[in-house]
Amino acid sequence: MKPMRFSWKNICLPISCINNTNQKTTTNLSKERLLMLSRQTSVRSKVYLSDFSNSTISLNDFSNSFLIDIHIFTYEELKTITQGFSKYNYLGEGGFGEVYKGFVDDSFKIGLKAQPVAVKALKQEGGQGHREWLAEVVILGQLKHPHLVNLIGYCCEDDHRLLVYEYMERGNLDEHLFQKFGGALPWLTRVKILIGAAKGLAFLHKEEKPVIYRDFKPSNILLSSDFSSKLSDFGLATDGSEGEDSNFTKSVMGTEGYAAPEYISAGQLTTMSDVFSFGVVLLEMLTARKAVEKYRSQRGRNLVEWARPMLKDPNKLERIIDPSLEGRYSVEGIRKAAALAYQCLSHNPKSRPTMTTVVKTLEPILDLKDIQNGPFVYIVPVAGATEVQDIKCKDDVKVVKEETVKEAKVLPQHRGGRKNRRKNKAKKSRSVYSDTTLYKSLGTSLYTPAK
Ligand SMILES: Nc1ncnc2c1ncn2[C@@H]1O[C@H](COP(=O)(O)OP(=O)(O)OP(=O)(O)O)[C@@H](O)[C@H]1O
Repeated sequence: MKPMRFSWKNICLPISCINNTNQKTTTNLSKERLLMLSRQTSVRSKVYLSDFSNSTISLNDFSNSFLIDIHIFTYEELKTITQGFSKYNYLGEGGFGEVYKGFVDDSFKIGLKAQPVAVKALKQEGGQGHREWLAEVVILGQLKHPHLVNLIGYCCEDDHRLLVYEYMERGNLDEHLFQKFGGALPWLTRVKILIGAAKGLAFLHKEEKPVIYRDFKPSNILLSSDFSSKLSDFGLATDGSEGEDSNFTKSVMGTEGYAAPEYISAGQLTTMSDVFSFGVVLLEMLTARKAVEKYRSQRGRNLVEWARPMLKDPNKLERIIDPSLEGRYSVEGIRKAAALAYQCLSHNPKSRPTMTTVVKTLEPILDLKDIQNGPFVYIVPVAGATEVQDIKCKDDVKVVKEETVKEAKVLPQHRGGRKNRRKNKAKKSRSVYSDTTLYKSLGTSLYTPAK
């Protein structure tokens, strides 16, 4: 079951993207700053979320020169790109709205290279959604990093709010860890994914005004074809500018099971809240259990409460490790990762490591060689195949055909509801490699983390 997303106190941003020239605008410092920034073409100044609060000025009302390589799309253009938001292009749905795959060719817009994209369409309800959309544009439009999903553009037209991202071939981590597309994620792949995500968070935290991501969880970690990870979903992120505004400090938002205790109980939001959430995801990677599993008995329902006592005890640690790894991991690596999770999950935020320390602790785990070799499984997605069948078993590499449908296409009945969508999502084509296969085919440089 999907963990509940909570938002206890809504915030309100009285911003309209409608190009209405008669619209009454407020005169306040934020507006003046925005207009000033819009005139600065030579020097790029940073724009913060708080610049938009209590202002009726919109992104469309001034030049968006502060955004880096962002294209503005019309709703019609996005309809064309996604083939009319066709069910065949449907990728899934989150709290923000539905996501569709699309294609742009290089003739589409000047400076936009031909590529597949993911188009996220905001559900048309309430002011909360607009704030999430704006946070994505303001934060992702200005911050570029190999471990943050690249925002290509946006659409803000009448009531339509859409976002256009680079397309991530392997979907999100939640699908691989819990829905097990084609088998368990190998240990080193898990470490690689964690390092990428940790680098993304470390980058955000090192900004002049630290960006707090606030919704770190597997479904927000997207994966590229080589399992490089990127953070997506910045709708709940704060860019450190909102403290001055009481509307923002009153908000407690996130996903059940991942939020830090001091944030839930006292609304205390710092970069250490993200470190706690990272600890929860690290624990999920070790155990392949979700942060909250409602069907379990009271004792095992909350992953952190259940697992924390066992993290520092080498004898008990083995009991909680994902059994589908079948022992194919570095024991030393697992111990180091468990000790790190323990620190990240400390009740005292000051005792948690910074994300930079987390990266430094995880990176050496990739080099640990005490990994037991198991059978290598290489699952090849074959369009049109109808059943799972072993097709080849040569040397130590087993090749398996996977039941699949054409990439990014789902069965037509997905509109029957969220449950069906989830089922259909699981039928998307994914190829899965064992760590050793990846080493063999691409060399160890695959694990050289991106700068
Ligand atoms: N850039 C992208 N490339 C490929 N797939 C994507 C991309 N962005 C989102 N998706 C897919 O679209 C679906 C919905 O994603 P979305 O981020 O809206 O919600 P979520 O993270 O699953 O849920 P929540 O909103 O609760 O965090 C997911 O299956 C996700 O993997």
